[in-house]
Amino acid sequence: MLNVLEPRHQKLAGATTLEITDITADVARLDGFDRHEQVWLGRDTARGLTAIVSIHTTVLGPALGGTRIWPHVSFEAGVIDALRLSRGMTFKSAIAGLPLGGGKAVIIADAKKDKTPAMLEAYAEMLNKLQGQYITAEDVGMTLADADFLAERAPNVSGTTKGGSGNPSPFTAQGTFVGLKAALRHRTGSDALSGVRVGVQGLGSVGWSLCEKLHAEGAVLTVSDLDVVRTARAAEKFGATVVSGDAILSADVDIFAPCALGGILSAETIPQLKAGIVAGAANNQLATAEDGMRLVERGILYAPDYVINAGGVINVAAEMAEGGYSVGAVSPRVEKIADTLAAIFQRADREGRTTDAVAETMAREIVEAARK
Ligand SMILES: NC(=O)c1ccc[n+]([C@@H]2O[C@H](COP(=O)([O-])OP(=O)(O)OC[C@H]3O[C@@H](n4cnc5c(N)ncnc54)[C@H](O)[C@@H]3O)[C@@H](O)[C@H]2O)c1
Repeated sequence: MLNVLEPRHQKLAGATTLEITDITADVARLDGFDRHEQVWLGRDTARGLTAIVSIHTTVLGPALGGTRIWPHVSFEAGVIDALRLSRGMTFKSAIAGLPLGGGKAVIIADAKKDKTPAMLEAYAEMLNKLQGQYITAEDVGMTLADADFLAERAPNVSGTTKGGSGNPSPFTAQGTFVGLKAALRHRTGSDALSGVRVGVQGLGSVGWSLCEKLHAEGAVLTVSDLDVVRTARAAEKFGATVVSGDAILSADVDIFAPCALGGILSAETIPQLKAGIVAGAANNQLATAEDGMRLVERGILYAPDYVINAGGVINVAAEMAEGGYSVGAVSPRVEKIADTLAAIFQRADREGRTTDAVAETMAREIVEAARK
């Protein structure tokens, strides 16, 4: 467990006002560390804040990535999450062709119980003190209203409703839809969806919108969600077959679209899949790096998550365009996700590598070229 970090964490436990510490050197030995430029710890016990801001790279531009509010079991688990997520943002933005680096913040707290105006105020103070090194946005546990609240108090808050790009989900769904079709085209030579059977796990903001698009083009849907109201609506609106729990994994479908949880593709779940393609919006779908190879061994084409789900960050990045945000500029860029995925699929075939390994190589090539 945490030897180097814990004492500092403990020392700060008595703080009544915000203290910010550069913990980059301390976290360098942790799993997930990848030459991160800077990692900050912000702690304010009185206002209930323990926040880690992780800046992976600023080579391509300012480090952008959402703030996740999550009750991690330990401080170390929170740091590792921030390290991995910020590295993922570097890859996501690089491969989407955006002039942005990778950053991410994790607030260790239960968003339902612990998120208070005082805590968000302390966090806004931390963002102020970082003087624009990090641009934040929504993530799990952080709502649009929270982003608006922060934006009133701190610079570099993107994705707000007031003058910002607002809800990213429709663009994430659009990118997932065109990416799913690119995978189908690569596999079958056609991207016609009529009669194609798609299993969608998770009918939230992205999954629902994806279902609408799939249904409009004649796909046959099987869906699952913990929320029975949503599944009932999907059955009514899309004629979807509803399955419960893990049954979505073994559903008799051509394409599986995970739009709920991370870590869904593992040694345990991959053998259950009947789909020949996995193309969905969920973040961090592979439980481990080996799971990319497990998919290949089963003949399953995988659309790397951070490539196919980049629609949201493409939308946020449009806020930084000269002349400000324009919604009309976003869709054509999101559509390009299809070309990017096609290039990844072709290179993976050519080089006999997994699609996720090729995507990472391509992202690192873009960053290294800019570094030089
Ligand atoms: N919203 C975006 O713009 C965006 C961008 C990039 C990635 N993502 C990722 O896409 C996924 C979906 O995002 P969202 O914004 O639609 O989230 P959301 O919270 O709106 O929806 C998630 C849905 O999944 C359901 N769910 C949770 N656990 C489930 C389970 N075990 N089985 C079936 N359903 C389950 C929930 O009930 C909910 O309806 C997440 O992994 C998110 O990180 C979202």
